[in-house]
Amino acid sequence: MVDLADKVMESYALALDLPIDWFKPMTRKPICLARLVHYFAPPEDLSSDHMSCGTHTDQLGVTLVSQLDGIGGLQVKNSRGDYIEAVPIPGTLVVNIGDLIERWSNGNFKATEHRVVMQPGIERYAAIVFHMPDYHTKIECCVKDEKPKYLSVIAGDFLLKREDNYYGPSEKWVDHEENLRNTEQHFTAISDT
Ligand SMILES: O=C(O)CCC(=O)C(=O)O
Ligand SMILES: [Fe+2]
Repeated sequence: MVDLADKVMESYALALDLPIDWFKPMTRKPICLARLVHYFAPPEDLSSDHMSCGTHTDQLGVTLVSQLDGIGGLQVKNSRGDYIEAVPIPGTLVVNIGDLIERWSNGNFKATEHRVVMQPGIERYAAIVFHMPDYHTKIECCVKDEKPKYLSVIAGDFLLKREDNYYGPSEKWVDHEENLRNTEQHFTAISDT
């Protein structure tokens, strides 16, 4: 999975007009988290589709999602703002862009908003790997000749701050903009001290 994430980072480098191995020195000891999820079947008498995982963006770099059992449910928001099904295709993974990549690419890549909607009475399994650069990597605009749109952050600090937000009140968890504002304020406060 780490090798695959390296390949994805190589493709991002090329897409941003950088040398193919540009991210390599910052991803030698990547922070990787794995999540194995069993979504219990929503009750049969549920009248509408059940949101098993609310709308969010992943906070790290590259996310690799395996929809092991072929049961759909993962939906991603496209550039028109519509949710589309990430239909499970045998032998493939879904790649989501996380918040750190959005910042690093100066917004040229957008963190993918997504959610999991399930049918009543149907359970589901998924395996997810979250990959991010080395803890001490400074994440700042990597695109030549562009004015930075984001404050620079240290990858590991960003992860810890986002975890605080995630496990805080649920309304913060679902509000991506609010999360980013909180994070900006946090880092502004640190750089002011
Ligand atoms: O279950 C899935 O397909 C995705 C879950 C997810 O988005 C997450 O764990 O961040
Ligand atoms: Fe996610």
